[in-house]
Amino acid sequence: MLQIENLRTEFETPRGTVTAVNGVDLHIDNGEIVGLVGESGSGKSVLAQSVMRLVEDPGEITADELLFKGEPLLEKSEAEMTTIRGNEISMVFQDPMNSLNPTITVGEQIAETVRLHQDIGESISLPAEMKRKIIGASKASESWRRAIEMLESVQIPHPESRATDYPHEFSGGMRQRAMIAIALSCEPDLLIADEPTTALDVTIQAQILEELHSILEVFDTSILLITHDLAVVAETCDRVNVMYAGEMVERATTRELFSNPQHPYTQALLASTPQVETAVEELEPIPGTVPEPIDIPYACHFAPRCPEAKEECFEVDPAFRRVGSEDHEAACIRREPVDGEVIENE
Ligand SMILES: Nc1ncnc2c1ncn2[C@@H]1O[C@H](COP(=O)(O)OP(=O)(O)OP(=O)(O)O)[C@@H](O)[C@H]1O
Ligand code: NI
Repeated sequence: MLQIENLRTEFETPRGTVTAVNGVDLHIDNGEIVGLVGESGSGKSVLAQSVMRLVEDPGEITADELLFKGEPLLEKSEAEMTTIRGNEISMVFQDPMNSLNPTITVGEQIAETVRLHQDIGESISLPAEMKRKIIGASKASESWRRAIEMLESVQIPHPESRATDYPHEFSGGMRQRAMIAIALSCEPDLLIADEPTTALDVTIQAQILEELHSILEVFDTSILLITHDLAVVAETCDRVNVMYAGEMVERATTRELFSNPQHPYTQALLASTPQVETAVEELEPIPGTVPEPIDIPYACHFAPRCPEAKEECFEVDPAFRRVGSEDHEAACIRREPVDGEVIENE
């Protein structure tokens, strides 16, 4: 579905070059839910925006490979990308309140996406505003019927009457579901969900995550789930990628990562994340903060915060090595590779 090799995304700023994504590899197979975790500022969102080619100016994306269904995304024209973004890759953004249009009913916003992306005989070329008046108002249209179906499939209760609500009439959790409904209404092959559960309470989080699973089965969509919350990943993802200061530090199946975390950063992240059995007072926050990715002067970006760091950690670039079963790899020179080989210097 998605194959990324050596992706770099840089921003020229007055203070220097920000390397938000620094030589990252990632792949997603058909029907997989893949997690991308890391603290705030580690480059998760920029990575997602790079896949969509929606990086803010003056961001510059390069990659050895950025393939979506075997097609090189960096070689697509802007028009081709617009088509891909509308039909094949969908993104749910961090903040659902800012992503929904407050002046249009939720049902109409979904119906509009359906009309834009699916040929259901309502694609007459009129300005959106006008179409909304003519087609949307009729409520008998195919797109409206689809909108209600979509609301139902993300488990909004009473979808017929709820479809006529405005976003502010929805709770946080319902807005989130509405966002997912919009993202899915074009029946994408890949859904990128950038922290879809922030600012929601824990019960709602659990419900939505459960739904992501059934959504996946119904729509046969692959998902890249971006979050700083490892508990969310544990419940949802098949595989996990851990990112720190623009670089990937560890990747494994979810089961392997949680039972056998190897990179000191992943271990610290786990120790700082509430899990079912941990009492809050046992949580250990990671001291320090993620460095801003401008000319980081040491080889392993995590070294200054790492309890295991030695002098060479600041000098030798950490290459990926196999550190466990099931393609479990970590980029840390303090770990012996299980097969005696380092993979490559990135
Ligand atoms: N347009 C931009 N210009 C300059 N720097 C940027 C730009 N966008 C992002 N960055 C920088 O890139 C780095 C990665 O940011 P990004 O938003 O990808 O982090 P994140 O992992 O998504 O964090 P969060 O969990 O807070 O969403 C940050 O240091 C950020 O300041
Ligand atoms: Ni982000």
